[in-house]
Amino acid sequence: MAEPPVLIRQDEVEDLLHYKDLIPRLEIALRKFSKLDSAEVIQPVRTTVPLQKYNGFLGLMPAYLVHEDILCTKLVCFYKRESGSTLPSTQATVLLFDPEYGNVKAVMDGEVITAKRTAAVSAISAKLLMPAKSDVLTILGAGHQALSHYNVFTETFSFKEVRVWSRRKETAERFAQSTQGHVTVLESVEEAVNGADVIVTVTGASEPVLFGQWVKPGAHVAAVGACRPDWRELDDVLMRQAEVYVDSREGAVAESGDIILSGAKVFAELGEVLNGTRPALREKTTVFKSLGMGIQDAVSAKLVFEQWKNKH
Ligand SMILES: NC(=O)c1ccc[n+]([C@@H]2O[C@H](COP(=O)([O-])OP(=O)(O)OC[C@H]3O[C@@H](n4cnc5c(N)ncnc54)[C@H](O)[C@@H]3O)[C@@H](O)[C@H]2O)c1
Ligand SMILES: O=C(O)[C@@H]1CCCCN1
Repeated sequence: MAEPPVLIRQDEVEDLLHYKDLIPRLEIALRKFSKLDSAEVIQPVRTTVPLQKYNGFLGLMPAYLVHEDILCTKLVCFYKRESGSTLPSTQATVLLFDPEYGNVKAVMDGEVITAKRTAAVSAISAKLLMPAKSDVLTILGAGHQALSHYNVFTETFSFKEVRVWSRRKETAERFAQSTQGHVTVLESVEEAVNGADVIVTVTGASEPVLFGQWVKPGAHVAAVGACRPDWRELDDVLMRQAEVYVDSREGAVAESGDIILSGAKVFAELGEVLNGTRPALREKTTVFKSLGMGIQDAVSAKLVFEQWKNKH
């Protein structure tokens, strides 16, 4: 009989998962995913179960990386919360399997994995697509993803100025007090993105908050929120003037309101850029529309489990 699964808590995942280990593994996974002639990565588009009563969804995100033999699924509930709500907007658990036997080896917190792997993939997009000289980073939203994005972007790049905007100024101020380095709080999105080289949108919005007319030509936008086909964070002008990159084309055309409702064309997957089969148009205005992928959780979970075993 198989051993019962180990349980890896949120504070343990926080200690065990580091961007320096995670980023190279995510890059390899994205490359494999975008190689169309390969059966190395099996990842169906996320199944979502609506929780209408609570304004939310349960997402099921299975993935199998054949070569690395990683079988994993994340179960994630996400919600649209009213301003001032104290309920969490995302809750997640990750299950790592023994693919041969079929048992679950580890059950681990999925919130830190979601925060870190999403931010790490946005940092990969910025590495490929942001202007060669990028001084100003703006973060729109001041929640969990805002913090993980702040951490990896400031760890990976050297911005001269970091700005934050949130729909409630107090939340943006609290965010600015919680970060290691100085962050300037701006009162409007327009002011916050004025002249910014890199803009990260990490809001729970379902209507556009970032408008193309405010975005500096050549800027890079990592758009992380609006993960439903009828939710928006970016307006039509921005979606049509930018070159649009995604994590998965299949996921993007099924789930991204910004892509579906604007009619914007997807230029490339990040994995295609990493593989050298599509170019990184760094001099143009670029949007990376992130939706999140099961393979990103799978490589993160494997890394956490390896590190956990080293310690036990
Ligand atoms: N692409 C991915 O892989 C991925 C992964 C996880 C989360 N997400 C999405 O990223 C977004 C942020 O997640 P989080 O965990 O940081 O959430 P969070 O609840 O911690 O923070 C959300 C932030 O957005 C703000 N916000 C909420 N509604 C808004 C609105 N209508 N207009 C403007 N701002 C609004 C909140 O005030 C808060 O600052 C969510 O949309 C979430 O679904 C995407
Ligand atoms: O890939 C994810 O983990 C997220 C969860 C929340 C909604 C969008 N996608």
